[in-house]
Amino acid sequence: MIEIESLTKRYAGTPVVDAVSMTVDPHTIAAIVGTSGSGKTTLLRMINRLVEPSEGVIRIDGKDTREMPAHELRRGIGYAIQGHGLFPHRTVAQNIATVPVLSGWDKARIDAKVDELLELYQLDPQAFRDRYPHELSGGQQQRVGVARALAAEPNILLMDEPFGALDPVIRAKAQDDLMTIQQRFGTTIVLVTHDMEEAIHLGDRIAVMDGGKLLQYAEPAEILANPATDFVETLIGSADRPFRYLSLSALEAVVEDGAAEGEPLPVSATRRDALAELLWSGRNALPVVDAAGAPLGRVTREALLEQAARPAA
Ligand SMILES: Nc1ncnc2c1ncn2[C@@H]1O[C@H](COP(=O)(O)OP(=O)(O)OP(=O)(O)O)[C@@H](O)[C@H]1O
Repeated sequence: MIEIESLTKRYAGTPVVDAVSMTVDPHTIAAIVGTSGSGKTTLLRMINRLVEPSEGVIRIDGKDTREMPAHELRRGIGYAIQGHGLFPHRTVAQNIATVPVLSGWDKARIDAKVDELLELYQLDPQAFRDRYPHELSGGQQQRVGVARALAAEPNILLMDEPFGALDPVIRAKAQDDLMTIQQRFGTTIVLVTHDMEEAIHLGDRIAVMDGGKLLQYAEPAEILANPATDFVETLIGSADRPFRYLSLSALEAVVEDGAAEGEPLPVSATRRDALAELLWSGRNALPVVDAAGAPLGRVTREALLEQAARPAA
């Protein structure tokens, strides 16, 4: 658990992070969104003390982060940034092994970890282990950057626009991979992003920053339904709101008995996926199947449209 209490950072007397308090529960993802210069990166970097707070306290699992040496603190916290920050003169394997080496792991354990992470990121270890960063595509470098951040199996992972430079297809894949990893290792993640879509997709909770202040910190559905200020509402984008709202929920609860024609949709799809498919194929109902392909029932346009309306406050 990360507890942030009245955290302030001032530069030349001006607060760029201003009395922010928030708690990130274990095994959850907190997404920090906000306009450029709102203090997102500064807030993130105070968690691993790359930036020292001017005031306030951060506790990790109950322990004040000021009470341990900064390098020790950072060893236990993964950190991935846009542009990946790989060491150019070290191979992919050496990059990924950075923190395990510092932590004194033996060679066999390090090699196994490097290969496990490369495989997880669908980079064939044989082909990629000994390459240098300049021999990789941007997307591959990005994945190695995240793999490096995860190598020492940190309980906490800080990510600053980690997918910013990726094309939409690779980006969606990287987001899904992150969620898989998060579920598998139970990592607590704080992620800075410009992209509300990404925050809604990944965040268990979303922190909205403006001018150094935390305007709202809540679950995505709550932020969409009840934005705390006009600024939060603008950031959500009113035109996309119903679709974003639909994208938050799985189909299961709107599946009804009955048959429908055509290609079925898996129940793991979101309501937004279902509505898109219904609209695009000009149908009024779609069959829904479970993970094994067995029929569960159908979902109708009407049921989905009802779900897209703003929930009662
Ligand atoms: N070392 C520093 N010295 C002085 N001012 C700084 C320093 N670092 C950041 N700032 C200022 O603090 C403010 C917040 O910066 P920060 O990088 O946290 O914003 P951000 O929300 O992450 O922005 P972006 O989305 O553009 O990355 C900015 O106005 C920035 O100019």
